[in-house]
Amino acid sequence: MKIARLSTYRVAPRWCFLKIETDDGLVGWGEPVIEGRARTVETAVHELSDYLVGQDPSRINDLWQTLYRGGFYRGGPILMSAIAGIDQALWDIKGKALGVPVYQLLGGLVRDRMKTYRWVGGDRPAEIIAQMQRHRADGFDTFKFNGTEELGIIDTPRAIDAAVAKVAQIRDAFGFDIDFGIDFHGRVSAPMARVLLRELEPFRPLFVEEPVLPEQAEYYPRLATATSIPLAAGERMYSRFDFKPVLAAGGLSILQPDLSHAGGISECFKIAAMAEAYDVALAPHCPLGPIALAACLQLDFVARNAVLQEQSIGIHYNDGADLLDYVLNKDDFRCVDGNIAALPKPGLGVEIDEARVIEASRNPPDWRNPLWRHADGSVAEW
Ligand SMILES: O=C(O)[C@H](O)[C@@H](O)[C@@H](O)[C@H](O)CO
Ligand SMILES: [Mg+2]
Repeated sequence: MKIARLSTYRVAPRWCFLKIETDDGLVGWGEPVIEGRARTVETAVHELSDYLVGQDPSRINDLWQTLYRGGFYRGGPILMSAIAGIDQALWDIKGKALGVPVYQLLGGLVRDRMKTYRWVGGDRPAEIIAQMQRHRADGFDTFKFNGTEELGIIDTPRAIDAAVAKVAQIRDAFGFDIDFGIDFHGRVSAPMARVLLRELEPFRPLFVEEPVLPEQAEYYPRLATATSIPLAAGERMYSRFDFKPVLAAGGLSILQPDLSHAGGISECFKIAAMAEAYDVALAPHCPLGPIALAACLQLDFVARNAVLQEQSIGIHYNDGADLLDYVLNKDDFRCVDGNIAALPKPGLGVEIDEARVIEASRNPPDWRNPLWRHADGSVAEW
């Protein structure tokens, strides 16, 4: 068996799908994308195809090392997202060739179902309670929302109180019958993170995500000694080597690698094992499409320290298409009380509606995240 062709499809809302075909007709799908830089990652995939066409797709480990090390420069969001999508597609091919789901190739099930959570509130947290009520009707009891809007490096007690008030309203509405993570989204400086974490303690969030920007990772252990709230991060770390110093320094209770940004299943499987050695939980980041989610779930079902899975149904980014729009069988990700059962189908376990993908790729949007500015005109973290 040889790799014959790589085809990429940028589609709404902001995703890119990769199809790898073999010379004997097998097809594997991946989702290589950085949100807002889909064209760049797509170009990187095609640049990397020189290492792939004509090669044996079963040699995932050698192909991964070749893609990672062969070009001298390595790491970062673009190259590691390109490698991630290729890796996902190669595992999809391997599972289909052997007639088993990927998790069977990684040692088999460690659990029978995986708990997922839904986003509420949007970019500027609003209507959180109404959205939580709607999702609760679907059986969900765990959510995530942005903790703040723009926040100054040093901001006022009024800004902090406004952020805390939203959380207080949620607890007033639901008590402790529901759980939530609060995403600081990198919008909060180290000084303000210490202040905001202290004010949020009484509301006992499940975790606070990206309490500071990943380039401020040295604050994770310092913040962790100042709060009992579990700290989470990882969506903007792209390989074992990015997570290595963070685990060694401590401070994070949850790692959130993105299976479409951090080198794919092969790399995130290793990151999950590193985290387990430090008694750190895994909660894969996934605001993306069905192939990315399927790859996450293949890891969730073999990593004992996997605790929560993000999925993008109803997320505020999914304008023009939602999670299930490109899959042939909507039940592939059937949720019961927020839990998804192990995907039984070979490979990644999801069947892509190729005709729908090709149609959607004819006029794809060039999604960009908004550029925020503070009142004084300076650039704000989005
Ligand atoms: O936790 C999450 O889902 C992320 O922070 C998410 O909001 C971002 O990664 C967004 O997709 C970037 O364009
Ligand atoms: Mg996040």
